Amino acid sequence: MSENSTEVDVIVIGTGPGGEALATRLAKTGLEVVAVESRLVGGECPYWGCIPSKMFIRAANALAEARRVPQVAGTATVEPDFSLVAKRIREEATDSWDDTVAADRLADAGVTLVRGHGRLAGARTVEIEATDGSRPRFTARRGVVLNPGTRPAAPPVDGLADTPFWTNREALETEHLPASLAVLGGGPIGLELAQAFARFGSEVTVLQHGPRILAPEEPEASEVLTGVLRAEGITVLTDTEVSTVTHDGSTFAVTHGDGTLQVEQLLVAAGRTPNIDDLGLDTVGIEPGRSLDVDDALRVAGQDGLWAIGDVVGRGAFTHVSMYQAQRAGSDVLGEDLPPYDESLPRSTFTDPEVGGVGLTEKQARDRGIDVRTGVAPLNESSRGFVHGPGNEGVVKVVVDVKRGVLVGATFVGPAGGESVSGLGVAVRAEVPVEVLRNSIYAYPTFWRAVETALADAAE
Ligand SMILES: Cc1cc2nc3c(=O)[nH]c(=O)nc-3n(C[C@H](O)[C@H](O)[C@H](O)COP(=O)(O)OP(=O)(O)OC[C@H]3O[C@@H](n4cnc5c(N)ncnc54)[C@H](O)[C@@H]3O)c2cc1C
Ligand SMILES: NC(=O)c1ccc[n+]([C@@H]2O[C@H](COP(=O)([O-])OP(=O)(O)OC[C@H]3O[C@@H](n4cnc5c(N)ncnc54)[C@H](O)[C@@H]3O)[C@@H](O)[C@H]2O)c1
Repeated sequence: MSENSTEVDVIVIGTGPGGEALATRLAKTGLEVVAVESRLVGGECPYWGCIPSKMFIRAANALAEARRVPQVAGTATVEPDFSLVAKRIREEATDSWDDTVAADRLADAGVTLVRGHGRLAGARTVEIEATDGSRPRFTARRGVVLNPGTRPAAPPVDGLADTPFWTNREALETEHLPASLAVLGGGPIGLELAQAFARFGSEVTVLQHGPRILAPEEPEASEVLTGVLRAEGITVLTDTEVSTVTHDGSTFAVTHGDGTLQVEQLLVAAGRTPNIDDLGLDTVGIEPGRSLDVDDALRVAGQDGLWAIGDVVGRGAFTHVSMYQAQRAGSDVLGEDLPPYDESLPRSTFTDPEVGGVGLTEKQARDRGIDVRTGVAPLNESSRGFVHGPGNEGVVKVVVDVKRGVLVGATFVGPAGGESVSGLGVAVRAEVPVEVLRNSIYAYPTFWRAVETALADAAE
């Protein structure tokens, strides 16, 4: 221990969902834990990610469902009021972007929270540029856990950096509904927010530079979602390169291959940059790249007493993944044995319809050399889809490993598709034989019955 360094058991840099949970757990076992946070305890998810975006989506979906009333049940007058959801986000979800409650919870668990920017300063050592101007330095007997997360990436588009564009953060903090909105990027962030803003009344254009939106998911999912978004009046442009962006003080001009869009607001949702460029990685001999290389116990490759969890390890940028990894890294810090890592990666994009996915897509499975059969069942052709009527768009797709006779991946697009895919998640995770899945009873008339149809399709 150097003269000016305080020795503790564990130091956690970044309190995303995983870092917060891990620090809390370890402190509750009696370890001395220091957590370093430069913004808000809890990270992106509770303040600018999952929670406020899903609150926004819940409100937007209520509007959409009310608009379906005339087709099946009578009349409904829908007059969106954006101020209600903006207020809910401000007051109920984020406490006006104040993390006092979360910080108090950490303190109650026995964690020492230091607000500021933490950097490694050699093995098991962290220096903090604290917000109070001090420069505390800690060394860790057991080790350091990195959970720094990501920030919105700014694509290299001419002029963009000089404009007041939104990222997910400004989009979820706004109290003003833009009359028109261009969304750069057709991934989960761009699509969830594009649909929510459109349902409140913004005129929305999605600009996606690849051939399809939600590209990592199955093409069938992209196709269904593209159709729904277009039917709702959202312009979805694919294979579109944005060349320049300017702002004249009130309006953005977004120039792309087919012309120039004039919009009140521009949301950039074109991926994330991992916060590993200013983490002192060089002091332990790590060359910062796109992600940190970890093993199944979340130990950083080639390091002793260094773990990393969350988006920066590149094994799924989701809150549930960050929490799962926190659990594993915490157990490893405590010297407990770990079961094998769950590779099934369940996920859901909360558009309407929701795009639930688990395991491998067909392409990922084929790329791994797996002999694959697939089955597809459109949801609107199921009995439940027929009964449901408006809002019944969706598709189920199963990916069967022929040799092993099990599912290696599945997709469930539909109302509550993120919930429905969970059953398939159990099948993938537990390697339930496809024959058992086929020889099972599916309640009538659930959306879930489309799984039976997809399995039958895979058998043909
Ligand atoms: C709009 C949006 C919607 C999303 N919706 C969902 C969803 O529905 N479901 C889902 O599972 N996931 C969702 N995600 C993803 C989810 O938010 C992240 O996967 C999740 O936050 C986990 O990230 P993390 O643990 O890696 O860290 P983060 O949440 O990114 O937190 C990292 C923390 O570390 C701090 N930090 C960074 N560097 C330092 C440093 N050097 N010193 C001190 N502190 C530092 C940061 O300030 C931050 O608070 C969404 C993301 C966005 C942007
Ligand atoms: N429901 C959820 O679980 C949820 C919701 C939001 C975000 N997330 C997580 O956050 C991650 C980041 O989300 P994201 O949507 O920002 O990133 P992403 O990387 O998943 O998608 C970005 C999209 O932008 C496109 N793009 C990139 N540069 C572009 C350019 N110059 N012009 C046009 N298009 C461009 C990409 O092709 C891609 O389709 C997700 O991958 C996901 O893991 C999860």
